Amino acid sequence: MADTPSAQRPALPPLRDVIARHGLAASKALGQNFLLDEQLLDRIAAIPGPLKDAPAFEVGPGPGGLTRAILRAGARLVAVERDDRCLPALAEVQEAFPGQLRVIAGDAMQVDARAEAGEGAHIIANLPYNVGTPLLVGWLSADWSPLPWWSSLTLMFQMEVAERIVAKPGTDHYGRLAVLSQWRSDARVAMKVHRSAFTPPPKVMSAVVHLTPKPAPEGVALKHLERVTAAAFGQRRKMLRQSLKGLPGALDALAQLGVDPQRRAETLSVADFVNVARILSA
Ligand SMILES: C[S@@+](CC[C@H](N)C(=O)[O-])C[C@H]1O[C@@H](n2cnc3c(N)ncnc32)[C@H](O)[C@@H]1O
Repeated sequence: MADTPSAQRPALPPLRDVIARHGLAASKALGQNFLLDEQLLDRIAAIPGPLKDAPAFEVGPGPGGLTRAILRAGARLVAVERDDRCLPALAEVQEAFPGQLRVIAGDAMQVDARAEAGEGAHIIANLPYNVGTPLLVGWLSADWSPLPWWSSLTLMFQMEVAERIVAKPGTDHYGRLAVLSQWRSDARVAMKVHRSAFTPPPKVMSAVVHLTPKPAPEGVALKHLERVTAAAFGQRRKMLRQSLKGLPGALDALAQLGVDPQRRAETLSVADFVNVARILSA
């Protein structure tokens, strides 16, 4: 798709004016904390790398700040917004970037992102806090043969969630989300964002996490990885011989791998969990 030279695009008003004109008082229930600093938004949109003519998918465009930045980078974007009040503002963005943006009015939890955005899409979003983790888990649980349908995830989370995604063994944040994220992707905190950058400011700091998929280890069924991590971290202070007792085959798998059952879940590496799941999958 041809990129519209910026000189030919109608100028878009500042985001603060857009919010005022369309009466977009932030809804707490919808997790609305808007980013209005266009330079910061351009830096976030640059995290996945070049986007010119690439398919992209955004959850919760709101008044369209991050949307504009993704479009300036040249992507072909599908954006899903649940709050109908934002649609007129998004129609203006659509006009400024002809042919580049399609907006779906609805709940991102109900939308088939793969069908809407297409193979190889980059998913980029300042996620509403209440659906951020379930959406991430859904994208990480996609068919993986040998890679998922999406090319990368660039996602703003509350700092605590970001820490749980990138956590290393032996740390308090290490748990199911870290294992699920890291067995399937290289995950890193790409940017920390101070609460004052948002309107209104949330109570806590945020961070943008960048995940790029890696080929799935062979012979490991996701359901077994989920079972073993659920059991092990469900009782994270207990020894594995206790927490995995109810999961058929799990203690034998530890023995086969030479993992001491007196250890606790948080001391096992991602590879250890994957190896247990591989034995259970056989
Ligand atoms: C944190 S705000 C981000 C807004 C904008 N992208 C920005 O960066 O300023 C989250 C956005 O997600 C929208 N939202 C909340 N729940 C949603 C859902 N289930 N599906 C789609 N959008 C949702 C909210 O209405 C809001 O616009």
